[in-house]
Amino acid sequence: MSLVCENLSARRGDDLIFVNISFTLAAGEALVLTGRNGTGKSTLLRVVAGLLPPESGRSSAVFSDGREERPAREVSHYLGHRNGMKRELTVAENLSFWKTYLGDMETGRSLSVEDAAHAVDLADITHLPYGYLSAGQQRRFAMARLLVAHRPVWILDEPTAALDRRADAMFADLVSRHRSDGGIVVAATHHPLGLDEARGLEMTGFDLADEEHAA
Ligand SMILES: Nc1ncnc2c1ncn2[C@@H]1O[C@H](COP(=O)(O)OP(=O)(O)OP(=O)(O)O)[C@@H](O)[C@H]1O
Repeated sequence: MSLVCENLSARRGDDLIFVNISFTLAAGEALVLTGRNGTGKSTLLRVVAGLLPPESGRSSAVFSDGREERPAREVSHYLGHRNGMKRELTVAENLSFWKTYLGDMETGRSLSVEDAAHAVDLADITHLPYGYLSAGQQRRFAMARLLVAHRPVWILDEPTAALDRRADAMFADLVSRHRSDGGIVVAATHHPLGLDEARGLEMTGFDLADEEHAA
């Protein structure tokens, strides 16, 4: 499977944030977005994940076995700034919810809740309410969400914020394993994150002069 993004442009409010961004990532490839604050990295990730409609362009999963192309959002996990967990539910209840709600794209490729908790080194606290955990522990379990329902594309927005060095290395290992298993990663991050030999895309923002030029 490949992730194909073509001529993506996005607007926030009245402002164009970027125009005509295109890239294709094959199985195992990764793209790291860089650029100053406010240049549109999070916006691009949200567009690819299907959480914001693009002004133009498409992002799709293209299969080599003749299956019909699908919107990228259907094959993607999105890990943004928020963890997507309910504070009142236990960790196990949160992960079970996501496992059931998202389902598995390719049967047998996801981990059980217990194994996912083990993979993020926190197997012994899944009985606690999520809200009791430290910021770093909460973030680790947000990462475990990526493991309980298989999706070939991981879209990651500063995924290691609030993590200590050891957790950084743990997540880098999960990302490397995902890629060697044929997974694709698109990330905005300042950390190495298992993204060796990743391609880079520098976001530069978009000013009025560009807009007049594009018009
Ligand atoms: N909901 C919104 N409505 C209007 N403008 C927005 C909205 N969200 C973001 N923006 C603007 O869009 C631009 C791009 O924001 P975005 O969060 O994508 O940048 P970023 O490169 O991810 O920044 P950072 O490095 O600080 O995380 C910024 O100028 C921001 O102010």
